[in-house]
This record gives sequence, structure tokens and C-alpha cells, in this order.
Amino acid sequence: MVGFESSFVETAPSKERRPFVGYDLPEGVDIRGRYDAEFARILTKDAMQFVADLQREFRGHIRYAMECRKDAKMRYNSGALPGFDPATKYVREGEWVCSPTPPAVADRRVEITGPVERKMIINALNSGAKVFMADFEDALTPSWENLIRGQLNLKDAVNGTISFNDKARNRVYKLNDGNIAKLFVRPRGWHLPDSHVFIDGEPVKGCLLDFGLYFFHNWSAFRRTQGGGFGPFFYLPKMEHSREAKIWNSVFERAEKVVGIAKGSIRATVLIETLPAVFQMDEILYELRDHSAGLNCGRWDYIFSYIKTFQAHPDRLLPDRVQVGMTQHFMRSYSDLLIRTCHRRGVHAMGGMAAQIPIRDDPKANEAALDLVRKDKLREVRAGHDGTWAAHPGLIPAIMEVFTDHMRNKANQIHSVKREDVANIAETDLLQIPRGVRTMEGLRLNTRVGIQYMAAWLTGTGSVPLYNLMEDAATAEISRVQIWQWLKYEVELDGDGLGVRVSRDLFGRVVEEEMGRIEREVGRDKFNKGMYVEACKIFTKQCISPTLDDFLTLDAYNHIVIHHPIGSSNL
Ligand SMILES: CC(=O)SCCNC(=O)CCNC(=O)[C@H](O)C(C)(C)COP(=O)(O)OP(=O)(O)OC[C@H]1O[C@@H](n2cnc3c(N)ncnc32)[C@H](O)[C@@H]1OP(=O)(O)O
Ligand SMILES: O=CC(=O)O
Ligand SMILES: [Mg+2]
Repeated sequence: MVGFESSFVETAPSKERRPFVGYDLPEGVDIRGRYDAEFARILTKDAMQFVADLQREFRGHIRYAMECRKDAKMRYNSGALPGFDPATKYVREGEWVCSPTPPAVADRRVEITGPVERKMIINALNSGAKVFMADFEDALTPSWENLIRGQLNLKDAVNGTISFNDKARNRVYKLNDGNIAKLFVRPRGWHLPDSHVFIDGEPVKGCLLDFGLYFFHNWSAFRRTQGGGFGPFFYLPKMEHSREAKIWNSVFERAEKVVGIAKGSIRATVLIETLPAVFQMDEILYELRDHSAGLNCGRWDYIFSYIKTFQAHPDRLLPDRVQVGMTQHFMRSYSDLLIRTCHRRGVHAMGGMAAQIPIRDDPKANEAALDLVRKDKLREVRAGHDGTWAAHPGLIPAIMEVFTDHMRNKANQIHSVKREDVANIAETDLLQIPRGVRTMEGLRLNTRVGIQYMAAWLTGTGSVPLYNLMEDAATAEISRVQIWQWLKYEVELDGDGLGVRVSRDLFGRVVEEEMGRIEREVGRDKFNKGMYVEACKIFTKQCISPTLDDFLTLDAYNHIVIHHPIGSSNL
């Protein structure tokens, strides 16, 4: 379903001649998202020309890379396992390093992440974290409003003029005078089109829109005020192969050339968050060696990707989601190998996100949650990670303390922790099946979380607190694909001693009961006003689908697209 704004559909055509209102666009570009005079500050003719040129130059390469993903999927579905590529052994074994880290981001011990929402941007930049990763991806619903307001917010943030007036609380938010976190921006993954902007008749690649608009409007101010002559800085999500990193590298080179800055100005940290990518870490760094700012363990998408990659391998079923933590052998091996790879190539090895968030109304539970976060971060810093992620400002002091206690006055551990002890990590380590059991409660929790996350996402909120944990697109994906997998193989829930098998019938009953529980928990009023029923339909359809959808957000995307009638941007 692609929506049309009701005002356009229901209003009788006016006989009055209206003045021209619309975006001034270059040849071949059509904007079908709502016109807004403020948005026009971002969607300028020159900025859209920049985006259109990126799309035209790279669309063929991207299409090819996506075809290769499909081929790989077919191979895995026919029983093949991902592994190291013999053809690029010379890259893995070669002695080379990436360009030195820009001094502005040598110290990244705590990074806060969050959607590109105005108040959260200010809070994150003021939070005391070293870096703020502003997210167009896992934490954001990619609605037209969120995306373009997000770009406006970032522009104001980079210019230092961002403010937010919370009238209900009579509070004005502004940036601190000093000690502002350094900004990294995460565009969407390669797989997501943006159906509000058409270039030569086809939707623009979401990531090129996010990257292009942010770079175009901010490169100069960012380098002057934040990057110490470098930048802008990016996080790159969900890649599966080094050929995708090569495209990003070419995008960066093109952007640098267009505005006339030195090659290697732009820097990016790649999230290793798909199973195939763990076998390509050297190759990915090699492709981006002039533009690299290291790698990050995107642990939640990584678990999702493990299930997705092995969707046709019933011998590799996962236990309950809560049991698949960083101490499982395959997860520890992934983090260790990432650290060794990054430090060998002279770049940061960033840790991932602990999902716990502060629990305000229960001090005991709050302390227990903080303790779990501390343990997770201690494991990371001891293993050699140079920094890590925090989902909430309330966690920063504890995480900072753990990293600072361990690293002392060093900005990072790139040259002090080499991890030669893990040089022999093998394919079998990275693929080892996690241990644990499956339970009815696991099935129920996946159902409750999946539906509530989808309900929030449909109404424009891409990260939410649920049952005292941060949930976003990556964590919700685990819930979805796990249910799909359990249904497909009618697995036995072996952890509760009941021996029940997961079937369509059982899942139907669970959905009904969990919807009742959600209604009781959120209250009837919120339930009726929200999109829980729609979310339930979408989520359950995806869980029982005969073939696994590649991404929950790709399938759900059409539900949030609102087109103005074609040509309305030039009315
Ligand atoms: C798997 C991955 O990709 S992880 C990376 C992507 N995911 C994310 O970035 C999630 C980031 N975190 C969040 O979105 C939020 O912390 C949530 C949704 C989990 C919880 O949010 P809330 O329920 O609003 O938290 P809470 O009510 O405790 O917030 C307290 C204050 O902290 C602020 N805050 C909370 N999280 C953040 C954040 N990540 N960045 C900046 N400010 C934040 C709130 O805006 C609020 O500010 P205020 O007191 O000025 O009003
Ligand atoms: O993006 C991070 C993840 O864990 O997924
Ligand atoms: Mg992710």
C-alpha cells in the first residue's frame, strides 16, 4: 500500500489559481514526499543534483552487489556455508595498514547512539560520550518526515545552532559550550530504496540520499568545527561483502573530488553485522583503507544474520534469543577476530550495544541491569576493544569508568593489544552453533516484542524501550526470524519440559494471548489509538510466510510511504 495524503484525495479541486509551491529540482529528479518550506532548505537543487549524480554513477554497481547477495543466499540455501574466500587470501595475509586515524577521533571509548530526532541529538551531543552516532538506520523509521527533519536537525547541530523548546516541560535544550561528542552519521543499508524521491523514474537508494544530503550540507562546517580538518565521519551498516565496501569507497572519493577536499578526508566505521561479512573483514578494510575508521561489532544484526543465513539449515537452530549473548563461542570468536583484524591494520575495533537501559522505578532492578552492562563492557575492554556503544545517556558514566579504568591514559588500544593469540580463529569457531534451550516463554516474548516494535515503527518511532531493554530494527529482526525458523522446522520447545512443538496452531494461539497481554500492559486507550492490530497482521504474516522476507523493514516500508500525487511538487 502506498498512501496518498488524505487532504489531496478529499479536497475538491479549487478553481483558484494557486501560487507555485514546490521544490526546485534538477532534470530527472522527482520528489513525491510532502512539500515543506523548511524541507526546501535541505532539498535544494544543488543538493539534489549531487544525490542524483551519485545515484546515476553507482546504481549499476549497487544492483550488481545486490544480485551477488541473492546468489550467495541461494548457495547457503542449498547447503553451502559462508567462509573465507581463497581468492583474497593475499589480502588477509598481506602486510598493509589503513591510513592513520584522525586525531579528532582517536579516543572513542564511549559512543552514544540514537535516532536523528531533535531533542535526542542535543542530549546525545551533550551526554559526555566521545562520539554520537546519529542514526538513519536501525533506530529510525524511514518516513519522509523523520528523514528530512533528521537532515535539518543534523545541519543545525553541525552549525552549532540546534535548539529545542519543550513547551510542555518549559525547558529549552541547547548544546553545551564545550565537550560536545563527535558526530558520526549512519545512513540506511544498501537494500532500502527511498520511494519519496525518484531519479530517472526509479526510487533513489536510501543510503545515497542520507549520505548525499548530509555530506553536501555539512562537509565544510564539520571539518572546520568538529573534524580537525577531517570528515565528515560515517558508520556503514549491514554490508555482506567487500565489493559493497568498494562502492562506498568510490562514493567517498567522488564526494571528495566534487567539493575539492583531499582523498581520505571522509572516514567510516563499518559495522560487521552480517555473518558473511565476518569472513571479509580484512577485505573490507582493504577496500576502505584510505577512508577507514575501523570496524564495529553490530552484535544484534549479526545474530539476525546468523539465523537468516542458515534459514535452510535445520541443524543450526538457535535457542531463545535471551541466551544468544556475547559469551557464546561464535560471538566471542567474532569479537576477538574483529579486534585482531582491526589492530593489525591500525584502526579502531569498536564494541557493540548492551541492550539494557536504566530502570527508573526499581532501584534494585536498575542496579542489576547496570551490573550486566558493566560486565559486558569489562569483557569488551579486556578483549581489546577500543570503545563501545551506549543506548542511553544514563549508562555513560558506568561504561566510561570501565573503559577508563582499564585503558588508563591511553586513547585506545590499537597498538597495545594485538591479540595474536586469536590468529587461528577458524571458520568452525565463527559458525559454531550456540548452546541453549528453546522455551514457550521465548516464543511468547518474541511475539510480544515483535508486534510492539512494529506498532511503534509504523507510527514513526524506530527505537523503543520494551521490558527494560532497548529494541530497534535489529533486535526485532531476531524475534521475527526466530519465530519463522521455529515454525518452519516445527521445533520442540525443549526448555520447559513440556516438549511442545511449534506449529501454526500454537503460534495462532500465542499471538491471540499476547495481543491480550499487550492490551492490558499498554492500556485499552493507547492500544486502540495505536497501530497494534495492523502491526500484528504484518508481523504474523512475515512469521508464517513460506519464504523468509530479507528484511522486516523492507516489507513494512510501503505502509509508511505517503506520496503526493505525481507532479504535486511542482504545483
Ligand atoms: C542494534 C543497534 O543498532 S543499536 C543502535 C541503534 N539503537 C539506538 O540508537 C537506540 C538508542 N536509544 C534510544 O532510542 C532510547 O534510549 C530508548 C528508546 C531505548 C529509551 O528511550 P526513552 O524511553 O525515551 O528513555 P528515557 O525516558 O529514560 O530518557 C530519559 C532522557 O534521556 C534521553 N535519551 C534516552 N536515550 C537517548 C539517546 N540514545 N540519545 C540521547 N538522548 C537519549 C531522552 O531523550 C530523555 O531526555 P529528557 O530527560 O531531556 O527528556
Ligand atoms: O547496529 C548494530 C547492531 O547490533 O545491529
Ligand atoms: Mg545493526
